Amino acid sequence: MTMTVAIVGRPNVGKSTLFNRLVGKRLALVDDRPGVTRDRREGDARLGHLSFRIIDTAGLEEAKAESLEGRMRAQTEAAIADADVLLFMIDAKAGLTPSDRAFGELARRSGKHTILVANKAEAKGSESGTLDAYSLGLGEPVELSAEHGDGMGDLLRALALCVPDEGDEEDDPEAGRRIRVAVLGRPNAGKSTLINALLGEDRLLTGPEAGITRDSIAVDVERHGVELRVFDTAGMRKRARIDDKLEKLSVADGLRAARFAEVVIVLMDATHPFEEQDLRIADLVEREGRAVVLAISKSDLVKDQQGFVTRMREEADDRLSQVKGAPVVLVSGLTGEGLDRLVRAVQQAHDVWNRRVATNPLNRWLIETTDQHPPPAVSGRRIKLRYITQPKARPPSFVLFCSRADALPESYVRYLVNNLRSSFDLPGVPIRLTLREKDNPYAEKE
Ligand SMILES: Nc1nc2c(ncn2[C@@H]2O[C@H](COP(=O)(O)OP(=O)(O)OP(=O)(O)O)[C@@H](O)[C@H]2O)c(=O)[nH]1
Ligand SMILES: Nc1nc2c(ncn2[C@@H]2O[C@H](COP(=O)(O)OP(=O)(O)OP(=O)(O)O)[C@@H](O)[C@H]2O)c(=O)[nH]1
Repeated sequence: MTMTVAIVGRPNVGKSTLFNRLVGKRLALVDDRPGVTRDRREGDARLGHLSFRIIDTAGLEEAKAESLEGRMRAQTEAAIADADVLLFMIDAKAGLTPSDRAFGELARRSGKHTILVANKAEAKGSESGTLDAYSLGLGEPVELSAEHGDGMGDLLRALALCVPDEGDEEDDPEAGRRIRVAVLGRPNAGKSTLINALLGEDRLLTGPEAGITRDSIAVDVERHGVELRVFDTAGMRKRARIDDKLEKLSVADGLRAARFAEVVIVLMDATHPFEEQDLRIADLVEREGRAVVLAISKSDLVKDQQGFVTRMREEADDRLSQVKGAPVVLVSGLTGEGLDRLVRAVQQAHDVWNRRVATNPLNRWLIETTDQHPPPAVSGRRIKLRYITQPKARPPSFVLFCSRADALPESYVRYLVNNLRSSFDLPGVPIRLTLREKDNPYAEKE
């Protein structure tokens, strides 16, 4: 039986846009006036290897027209009743509204599998909307841009976990368990050689991975009980060469691969590490919020390995301070040296990336840290840092409630981030710290 998925949410969050993207035809009307989708639409959707029935529901019109509103709500409820899975969508750009909470309540009460989708995530300022979405209590939001197609891989992963057992033979329960890794690096850094070495004897090509470009191949690797799914972007690189736009495309391709991965191995060549392009790649991975492992290839060409690694670590902390403490591993695809250490580093980075710090120790930390080095004053009044919480991992993301968020200097924010990193042992992962000028909204719930 095919699964039925309903997209629900208030008007104008982008339901029809997602519907169109999934169905691939312009079946639903898209309009930026709220309430344009009046009728329920259904279509056959495809996403990666999944096929399912999709229902686009009307949003709940905010207008007074009682009957219209009632009708829309009834439609939403009917769609929810028919669906196996709900995509409950909010507009991350606009932030949460009371009607989001009302729809969220409908979704929760239904008891159906619900995937929280934070749409318009590409828009400026959407981050705080996404963080807010946690307070709906519907789990981690999938960040999406229905309009641009970003985040479809994450949506696929979330949906794949909801597929009933008799689903596609391609339905892959491994997908959630394996650590997803991409290997990025300059041409000739040794990526292919490294991946082949990791594969060793038990070469297992899993074929084009759903949801990402067809040129990308995923290979499954197991080493000492650590299971990885490694994305090889070789095909993409070849295409880039033909087009003769190597620089530009390789960044875009890297970006795509990085988005799909949890941990990114940034591979540098031991004979000339930390070149401009290496730094750019690492920076891109940080911006994408992925955990970073710095691997230096061709270790067989390095004479004094110990001294070399020490220097590389210093250089890494110096030049890539945004992922301070990222593991630096010397490897050789040619001789197989360092592969175990590399796999262990990936696993550790993945753990850190997933780490959650409880609210109590965080707030004790906040008191100590601000005592040691108080925030500055603006126009005679000291900025107050009131409360901190970590609503999200992958990567670790914190929200700090304070007075005058606009006036807190960048250098002080860096001080806090560096301190969070060392106090809670979060090496090598991006750390997000969002400032909010609000009273603590979590206070009554804790
Ligand atoms: N920035 C941004 N805008 C989006 C995105 N997705 C949809 N939109 C815009 O949001 C508006 C509403 O999109 P729709 O798909 O009509 O929203 P809906 O939820 O179906 O709305 P109703 O039909 O009123 O229920 C349109 O202007 C879209 O172009 C997105 O990912 N990013
Ligand atoms: N000495 C030594 N040479 C290596 C090692 N790994 C790769 N090479 C050599 O470096 C060159 C590039 O290796 P590839 O694995 O093709 O590099 P790549 O990063 O996949 O390259 P592109 O496909 O151009 O992006 C080849 O000549 C390899 O033989 C290594 O561990 N030691």
